[in-house]
Amino acid sequence: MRMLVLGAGGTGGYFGGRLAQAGADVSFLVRPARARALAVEGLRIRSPVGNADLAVRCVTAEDLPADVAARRYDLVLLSCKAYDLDASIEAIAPAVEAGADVLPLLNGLLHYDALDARFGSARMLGGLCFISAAKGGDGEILHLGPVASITFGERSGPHDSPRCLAIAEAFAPASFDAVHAQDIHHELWVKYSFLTTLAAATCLMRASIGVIVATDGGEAFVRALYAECVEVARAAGQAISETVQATALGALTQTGSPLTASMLRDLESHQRIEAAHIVGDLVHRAAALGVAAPLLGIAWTHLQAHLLRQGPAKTA
Ligand SMILES: NC(=O)C1=CN([C@@H]2O[C@H](COP(=O)(O)OP(=O)(O)OC[C@H]3O[C@@H](n4cnc5c(N)ncnc54)[C@H](OP(=O)(O)O)[C@@H]3O)[C@@H](O)[C@H]2O)C=CC1
Ligand SMILES: CC(C)(CO)C(=O)C(=O)O
Repeated sequence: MRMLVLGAGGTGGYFGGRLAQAGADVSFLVRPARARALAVEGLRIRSPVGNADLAVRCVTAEDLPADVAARRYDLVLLSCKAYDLDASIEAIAPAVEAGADVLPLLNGLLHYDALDARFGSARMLGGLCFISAAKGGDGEILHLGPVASITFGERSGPHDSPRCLAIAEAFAPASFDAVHAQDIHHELWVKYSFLTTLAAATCLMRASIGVIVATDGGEAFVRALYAECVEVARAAGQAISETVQATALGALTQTGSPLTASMLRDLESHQRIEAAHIVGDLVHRAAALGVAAPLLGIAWTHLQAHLLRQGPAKTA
């Protein structure tokens, strides 16, 4: 399977790098500055489960049409931030129009509307990832904990389609977990409700889960936030089982946990944040479904205030 990974940041760099390390046919679609850096330094992964220094194949959007004419891609792994979605869609278009399917790794749900509109839903798989990773100051990929998994699946039709079986086979040799979901819509809501709770709580409190739950009322606050997210999911037709909720709450209320959302890391390092795509979108879905979500509303107001203070260039 020939894969094109858009972005060599925290997620694309990690998963694409691990695939390349395992011998997969991987190219990175990156912007010119990243292409130059990768040509000189290679892709460097720094991880508690093993470092890697890899020479990787890169292509820029300008060169992609000629590249695609010479080598057809089977799969695009889309790993941009939500605020870069429009430009990323245009960047991958030559590969998708030549026949590649698209597996997005972005958090949230809203990106599927734009991707379906541009490429048609048949081209689009459902996808998500669990990892804590970031691009470091020297361009290296910092894997911040042992967890690394991609969950993927068909959004309609039989789950065991030839393309999903081929992806499972292509991902199998790589040193991350690959989960072929029976119901990717449900897995997306399970992740979305967990992540939105984590992002809302850790960004509002500027603290990890361990610090939040050490405060008077912190655990009750996190539980109430998660309950709101689960209620939106239920109203959207994606009731989350008690067992899955218990697992999520175990992580969201764990004593001493250093867990934060990637959104807090971005916020604290003065980068743009996906607040509208993640917290704002869930607040809007709650309103449309008639679900009361006051704590999520406060988190969204807080994040909007942060964005407004940053100025228009950072508003997502
Ligand atoms: N980081 C994490 O731990 C996790 C992140 N996620 C989600 O995954 C998604 C990606 O996040 P993450 O990997 O952290 O983001 P990063 O910012 O680390 O990486 C995104 C990369 O996409 C590149 N990019 C953006 N637009 C284009 C374009 N038009 N052409 C080529 N390259 C482009 C950027 O390139 P450049 O360097 O040139 O800016 C950047 O390196 C987000 O939705 C995030 O919420 C999900 C789970 C965990
Ligand atoms: C929930 C988590 C940590 C898992 O990958 C995540 O997606 C994020 O922080 O963006």
